[in-house]
Amino acid sequence: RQTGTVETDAEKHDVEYLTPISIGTPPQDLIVDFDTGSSDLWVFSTEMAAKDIKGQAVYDPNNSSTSEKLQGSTWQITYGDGSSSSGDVYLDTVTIGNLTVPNQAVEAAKKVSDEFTDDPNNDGLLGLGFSSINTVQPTPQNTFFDNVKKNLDTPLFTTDLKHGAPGSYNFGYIDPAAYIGNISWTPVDNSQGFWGFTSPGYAVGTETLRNHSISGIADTGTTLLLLPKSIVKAYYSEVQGAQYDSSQGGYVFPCSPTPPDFVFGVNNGIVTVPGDMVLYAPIDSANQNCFGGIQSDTGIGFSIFGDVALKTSFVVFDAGGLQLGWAAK
Ligand SMILES: O=C([C@@H]1CCCNC1)N1CCCCC1
Repeated sequence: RQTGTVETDAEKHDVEYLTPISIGTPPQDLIVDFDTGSSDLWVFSTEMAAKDIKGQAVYDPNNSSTSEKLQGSTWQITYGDGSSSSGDVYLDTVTIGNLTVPNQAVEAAKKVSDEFTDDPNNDGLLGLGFSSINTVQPTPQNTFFDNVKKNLDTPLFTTDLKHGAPGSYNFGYIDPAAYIGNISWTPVDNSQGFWGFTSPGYAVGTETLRNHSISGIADTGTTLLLLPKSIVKAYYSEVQGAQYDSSQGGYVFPCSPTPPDFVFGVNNGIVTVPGDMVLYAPIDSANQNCFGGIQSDTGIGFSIFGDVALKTSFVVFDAGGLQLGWAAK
């Protein structure tokens, strides 16, 4: 049985976290977005039109002696932000850190939307959601994690995303040096294919936790913390000068003073999103006003605990116990 670890680097403003993987023989190195909110491993490829590739590394299945076309299989995915991609499928060797999966379904893109073309550092996505929502037709394929699980000491992975610094994804073990205090565990509802859970409540600043169930998913591929409109309104009502700016598509507020912390419950524990993490990014060159890291989840149907929430914590995605563990660090 094995364990593995791989470093992940934050892009500017922690908008996404990019992680190196290798595909094929000899290994082709790509850097992709590990996404616990989806379940397809897809990459830019030589099957795309040149105009849709702007700086990304591409997977060339013809240059891999271990690639094998999954005849008749195709995939198409549309993400919550409207971005999309599609293509066909190869089985090939995929290595992450010291972990290798032979015959991993690698979804080669033939088309990608502009959001991906215009993101030069991102060569694709590696889904760490549940394989039940993999988009390959006619036969959905397993995620890397589902394939490597049987070889791991224990079927879990952990995330340690950081603000503006390299973090890590670990597979098969919980590193006791990576967190402080106790891990708060909460059951996972994977019925929609996501790492879903329900938080019992929240607090603004130093107030006591308000009882208010928040059902959402832990999504490393979403940048912000997207919560019910009523909670977002309650939070920003305590932020001086905060207002909803439709031109920016969310709440903005003066970058100083630092806004209050946002706290959410995980079982009997709490997770604190420091006020300076809610200061997501300046919206003007004079850095006067900032876009909030907490925004509304309206229209999605559930909340999304994205990177703004995840980077405050060491999080255990436990497929064995079907539970999420959150710890301070
Ligand atoms: O497309 C997404 C996200 C987009 C950002 C990257 N992670 C996946 N979904 C998660 C929320 C429900 C709809 C599907």
